[in-house]
Amino acid sequence: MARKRSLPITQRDKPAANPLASGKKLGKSHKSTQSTISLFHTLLKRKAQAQKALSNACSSSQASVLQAQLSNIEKEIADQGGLDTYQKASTLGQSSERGGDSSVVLIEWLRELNEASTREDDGGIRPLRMLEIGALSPNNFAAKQPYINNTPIDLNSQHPDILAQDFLQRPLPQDDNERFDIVSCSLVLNFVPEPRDRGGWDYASNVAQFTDFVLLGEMLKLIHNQLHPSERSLLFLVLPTACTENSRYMSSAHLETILSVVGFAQVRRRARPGGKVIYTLWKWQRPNANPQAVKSSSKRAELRSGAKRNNFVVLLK
Ligand SMILES: C[S@@+](CC[C@H](N)C(=O)[O-])C[C@H]1O[C@@H](n2cnc3c(N)ncnc32)[C@H](O)[C@@H]1O
Repeated sequence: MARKRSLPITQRDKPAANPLASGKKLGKSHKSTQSTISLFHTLLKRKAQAQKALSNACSSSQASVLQAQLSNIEKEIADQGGLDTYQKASTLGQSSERGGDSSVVLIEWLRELNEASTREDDGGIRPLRMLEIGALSPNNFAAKQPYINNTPIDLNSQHPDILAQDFLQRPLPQDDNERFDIVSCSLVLNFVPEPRDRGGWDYASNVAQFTDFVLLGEMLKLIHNQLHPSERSLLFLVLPTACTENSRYMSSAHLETILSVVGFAQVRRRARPGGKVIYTLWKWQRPNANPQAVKSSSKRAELRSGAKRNNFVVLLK
C-alpha cells in the first residue's frame, strides 16, 4: 500500500508550543533542558524542511511565501537564544548529576575489556589516543581518565580546547603516531548537516530527514581509516534509539551488516527499555567483502512500514 504523503511544508502546523517564552532564562531542571533541546530539534527540522521546499519552489510567488516562512523560523530560533542556548542545554543534559555524558559507558566497557590502561608499544608506554567527533565539552568523563589522550573536535567548537574541524575534511593519518586507538562518535551521525549547510550552525533534526546518507557512510569509512589497523582499536557509536528502532530503512541488524562492510564488529551494545539512545562499541576488523552484504549496504530497502517511521539510513558507495 502506498505510504500516505506528509503535508506540504506550507500547510504544516502552527509554530511549536514554546516552553521557553522569549526572555525566560534557561532553566536547569531536567524537564526544562529537555524541552529546550526538543524545541530546537523541532525548529531545526522545520528550518531544514523549509530550505528544502524553497530550493524546489516552482514559481516566484511560492518562493516568496516559503522565504517568509523560513525567515519566521530563523527568527524563532534566534528568539530562543540560538545555538548557544541549545549547546548549553545539551551540556547541562550531560552533567554528572544526570548520570554524566555518554563516555561514562565507554569507560565502563574499556574496564570490562581490560583496556582501561596505557598501552605498551615498541616505543614504551603510551596513553590511549582517542578522537572525539562532535565534542560539546573538552572535559567529559573519558577525557579525564589519565590513560586517555583525547583529541576533541567539532564543526562548531564552543571551547578553545576543542579543535574546530569538520571530521569529513580531517587529513588521513600518515603514520602510527597520528592513528587513534578509539574514535568516539556520540550522537553525531544523526546530526551531520548536508554540505550546503556547512559553515553555519544549520543542523538537521534529531533524526535528520535531509541528511545526505551517503555522507554518513563516508564518515564511517573515514573513522575506520583514522584507527590503528588492529582488533584492539575501537569505535564508540551512540545513536538515538529511533535511528535503528523506528526507521523505515535501518535496523540494528542492518547497522551491523553496514559496519561489517566498513570493517567493524560489534563487541558491546546497551539499549535500555524506553531509553532514548543506544550505546554500541565496535572493534576494528578487515572490511567484509561478502557481495550480498556489500549490495545491501549500498541500497535503501524498506525494512519496516508505517507512516510514523523516520528515514534514517546509512548508505555505502
Ligand atoms: C548532538 S551534538 C552531540 C554532542 C556529544 N557528542 C554528545 O554525545 O552529547 C552533535 C555535535 O556533532 C557535531 N558535528 C556534526 N557533524 C560534524 C562533523 N562533520 N565534524 C565535526 N563535528 C560535527 C555538531 O557540531 C554537534 O556539536
